[in-house]
Amino acid sequence: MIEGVKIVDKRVIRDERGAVLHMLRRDSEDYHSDFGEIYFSKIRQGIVKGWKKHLINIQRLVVPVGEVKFVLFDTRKESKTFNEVLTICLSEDNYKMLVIPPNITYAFQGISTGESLVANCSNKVFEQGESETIPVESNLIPYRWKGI
Ligand SMILES: Cc1cn([C@H]2C[C@H](O)[C@@H](COP(=O)(O)OP(=O)(O)O[C@H]3O[C@H](C)C(=O)[C@H](O)[C@H]3O)O2)c(=O)[nH]c1=O
Repeated sequence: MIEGVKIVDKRVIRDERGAVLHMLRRDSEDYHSDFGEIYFSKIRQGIVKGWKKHLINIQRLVVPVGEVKFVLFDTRKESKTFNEVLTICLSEDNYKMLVIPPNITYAFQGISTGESLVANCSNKVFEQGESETIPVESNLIPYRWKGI
């Protein structure tokens, strides 16, 4: 596991009408009061968004619709897990919150047919220039995406 990254189980309450999926509760142990904003990112099947690296912001991601594969790469030279890669697929069936600290390089790919939805509850509001982008085909990251 990459130092500082968290994968937190979240509750799914299913019934025949459609599920309720938890994201953040102020009484849960992973709750942090440093709320910035919540937004949603849609991703089509096969498309990769990234690589990105936030310099300050913490990302807290869940996938309530569809399935998305995330790949994280530890680019922090001072980290115990420098150069480690983590891959995880999130969906309603593997419903967890992925917490990504700053300075981790990551990207994600839509897996299920149609569009998948990533919800992000970030600790700060989005600001242009707060994150860096590396082309998805870059050799700087030791991971090759299928179909890219
Ligand atoms: C998030 C955001 C984006 N934008 C603009 C910036 C770009 O011109 C455009 C697309 O943004 P971006 O390429 O960052 O979108 P995604 O690739 O879906 O990534 C976003 O959602 C995933 C889940 C992440 O984890 C990223 O941190 C977050 O940036 O929307 C804004 O103007 N305001 C915003 O709050």
